[in-house]
Amino acid sequence: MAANFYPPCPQPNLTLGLSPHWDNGGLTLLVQNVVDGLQVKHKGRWVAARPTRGMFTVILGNYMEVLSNGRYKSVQHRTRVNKERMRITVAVGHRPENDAIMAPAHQLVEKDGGLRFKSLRFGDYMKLHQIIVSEGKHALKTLAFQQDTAVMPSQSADERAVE
Ligand SMILES: O=C(O)CCC(=O)C(=O)O
Ligand SMILES: [Fe+2]
Repeated sequence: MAANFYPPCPQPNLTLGLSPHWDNGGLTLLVQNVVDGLQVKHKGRWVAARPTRGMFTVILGNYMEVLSNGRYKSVQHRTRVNKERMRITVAVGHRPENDAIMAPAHQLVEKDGGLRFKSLRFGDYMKLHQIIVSEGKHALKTLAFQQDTAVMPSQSADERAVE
């Protein structure tokens, strides 16, 4: 769980509350104190994800995109700060154990006719993620197979594991 406190900022256009990122787990449930700030990347543009009183905002993360073999997209998001009002959010993230294998569900792979992501231990993914993110890249780009190199689900998990 993470609690985020964004104090009012006299020059909100000069800074961000949180830099653009993708969440790592499956789902993040977010409670917001009904002050705008969250933005999601949609078709190349930042779009406000406005809070509604009494509702959770649900953010899909990288684990969900891999598990769903790419059907559900992990959303890039960031936060802005507000000139007059403080903003408080509480984010509860689901993430698997480090020893869990992060891999597409085989039922979907069969239906989709191919594996869209390499599989690896979630703990190893988190280590890899640190390096990739420090280079300013999206971790799933590294795990994704190119369309022409996709392997079939009959391949064993060991063969598929990232070195
Ligand atoms: O504070 C927010 O609106 C977003 C928080 C967030 O993205 C996170 O904790 O990963
Ligand atoms: Fe986030």
